[in-house]
Amino acid sequence: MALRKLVAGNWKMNGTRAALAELGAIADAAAGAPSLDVAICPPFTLIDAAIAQAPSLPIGAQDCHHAEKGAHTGCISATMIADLGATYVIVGHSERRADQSETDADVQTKAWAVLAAGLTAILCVGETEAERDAGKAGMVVSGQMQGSVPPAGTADNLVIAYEPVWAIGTGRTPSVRDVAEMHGLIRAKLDELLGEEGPRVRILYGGSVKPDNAAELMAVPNVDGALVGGASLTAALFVPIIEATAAL
Ligand SMILES: O=C(CO)COP(=O)(O)O
Repeated sequence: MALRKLVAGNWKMNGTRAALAELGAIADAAAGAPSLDVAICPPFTLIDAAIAQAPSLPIGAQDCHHAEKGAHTGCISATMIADLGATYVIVGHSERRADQSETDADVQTKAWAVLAAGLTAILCVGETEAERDAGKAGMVVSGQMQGSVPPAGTADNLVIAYEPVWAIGTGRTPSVRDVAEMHGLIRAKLDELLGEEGPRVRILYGGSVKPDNAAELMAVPNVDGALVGGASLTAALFVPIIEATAAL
C-alpha cells in the first residue's frame, strides 16, 4: 500500500531565532507539494516562534517528559507542546537513547504521553554499527519496536523512523536492499503489534538523507518518508529533498 509520505526535519540542538528565516522557503516548498506532509522539529525554544512564522507548516518537538506536569525541573510535557499548536513529537531518538540512557520502556511511556496529548509520535528505532556487524540489526530493531511501540498507536498518531545509528551524520547510508529488508521487517512487526492499523502506519528512513540520495531512498518499498537531520537546517538542502520526494 502506498502511504502519503512525510518528510520531517529534526534540527536537533541547532538554531537560534535567526534560523527561523529558513522556514519561509520550506513552507513554500511544502505548499507546492500537496501530495506530501512536511514538518520541522526545531528545539523547544523555537517552537512557538516557528508556528508564528510559518503557520501552514506543521511543527514538532524532539522529546517530551512522560508526565503531564509536576516537579520535573527543566522538563517539558507533551501537553505543553500541544498547547503551542505543535503537531509531532520525536521520541526515542538514538541520541537520547545514548546521551540520556533512555530505555524502550521510557520511550513507550513518552509515546503514550504524546498520544494522550493528541499529538503524533515519531518513534525512532535503529541499530548501532557493532550490532549490524554482528548480524543483530533485525533482532535489535524488532526488540525496540516490541518494547516501545504504544499499543494504542494508529496511523493518525504514530510514525516510526528507522535510523541506523551508524548512518546518522556520517554521510553513509545502508544499501537500498538493506533499507528494504529492514522496513519490511518493521512493517511485519507493526502488523503484529497493531493489527489492522499496522499497514497504515508510516515508516520513515533517517540517516544522511541528502538531496542526491533522497529519490533513491524514498522509492524503496515501505519507505514512507524521511527524518532528516543536517540537511533540514537550511532550505537550500531541505527543499530539494521535499521536491525529490514529491516527484516520485
Ligand atoms: O538523526 C537524524 C534525524 O533524526 C539523521 O541525521 P542526519 O540526517 O544529519 O544524518
